[in-house]
Amino acid sequence: MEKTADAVRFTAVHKSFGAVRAVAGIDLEIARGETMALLGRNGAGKSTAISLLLGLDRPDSGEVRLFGGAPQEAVRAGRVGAMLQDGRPIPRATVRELVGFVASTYPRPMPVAEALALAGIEELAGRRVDRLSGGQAQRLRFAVAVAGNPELLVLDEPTAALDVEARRAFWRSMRGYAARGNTVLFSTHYLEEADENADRILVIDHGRTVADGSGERIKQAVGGTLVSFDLAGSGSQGLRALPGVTRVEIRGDRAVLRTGDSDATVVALAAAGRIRGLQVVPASLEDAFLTLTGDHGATDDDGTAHDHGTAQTLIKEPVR
Ligand SMILES: Nc1ncnc2c1ncn2[C@@H]1O[C@H](COP(=O)(O)OP(=O)(O)OP(=O)(O)O)[C@@H](O)[C@H]1O
Repeated sequence: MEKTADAVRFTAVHKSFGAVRAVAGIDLEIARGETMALLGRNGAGKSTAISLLLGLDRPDSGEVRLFGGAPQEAVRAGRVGAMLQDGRPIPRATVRELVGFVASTYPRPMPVAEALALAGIEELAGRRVDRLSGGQAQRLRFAVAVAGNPELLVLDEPTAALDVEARRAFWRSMRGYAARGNTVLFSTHYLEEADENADRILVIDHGRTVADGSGERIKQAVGGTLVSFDLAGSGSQGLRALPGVTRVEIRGDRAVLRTGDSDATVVALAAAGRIRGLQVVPASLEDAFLTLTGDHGATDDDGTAHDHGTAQTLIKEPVR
């Protein structure tokens, strides 16, 4: 395998299932040591991208490389660990036996005790794996994924179905693994989770990249402030043209304006006498994510649906 700075490289990767374009032209480089979140709604193409990355599926066109070689090659060499969504049926072994067995199939495994410690399940070593709670089973799956001491760890929605405390513990484990200089790619539906746990976020929608950058950068670009007021029957004409306004939503009889300059927007609204029930609040992370991933009932001031084009990358910030 050639020496390369990138752990992962996607070049113009496409994958369709019949008429469904699950991955529709993704370009991506993940540097060694980087923790990257793959963020998108249900059906955005996250799992398909992960299958392609792991060599479980082949792209229709384009190329996927791991450490400069074919994905299968990196997987065979034990350089990749994965925790996928479909939990396999768990045998009646103990936690220690299962992790030990998996570790023994890799060329340069991690000591079992270390894998259990990283996953925070040392005290469960002697427990039968079919007697674990949901959160404990998920942490066992993490221990299994790192048992081979991989350089690249891939986690497909690892915290789905975990409660808040279990999520926190899980992310601690993940960060502990990343802090050793390893590369991590995880998928999630939640911008907050991505922002807290990744160096960089790739937002995908309809199989395309709509944003690529740090959480801070993405929040800046789509966050801004929400200014809302009662329309009082006056209609939404002209709102999109107000200073700072990037998006207009009508919720019942209220207009919600997303703005990059709330002072200017409010002054303009005041001048127009449209300040009934005025509220100014920072846009939440959730709002930012919804802005990136398509149409959620937003309308332009001419009343047409606002399409946040999936045809181009809205935000691109190579982080190196
Ligand atoms: N094997 C398959 N056969 C047919 N369609 C598929 C297959 N796998 C995925 N798809 C379709 O491709 C699209 C992308 O699916 P994918 O599972 O990659 O999305 P996702 O972002 O992982 O979604 P989720 O968050 O729900 O897991 C969806 O429309 C899905 O129905």
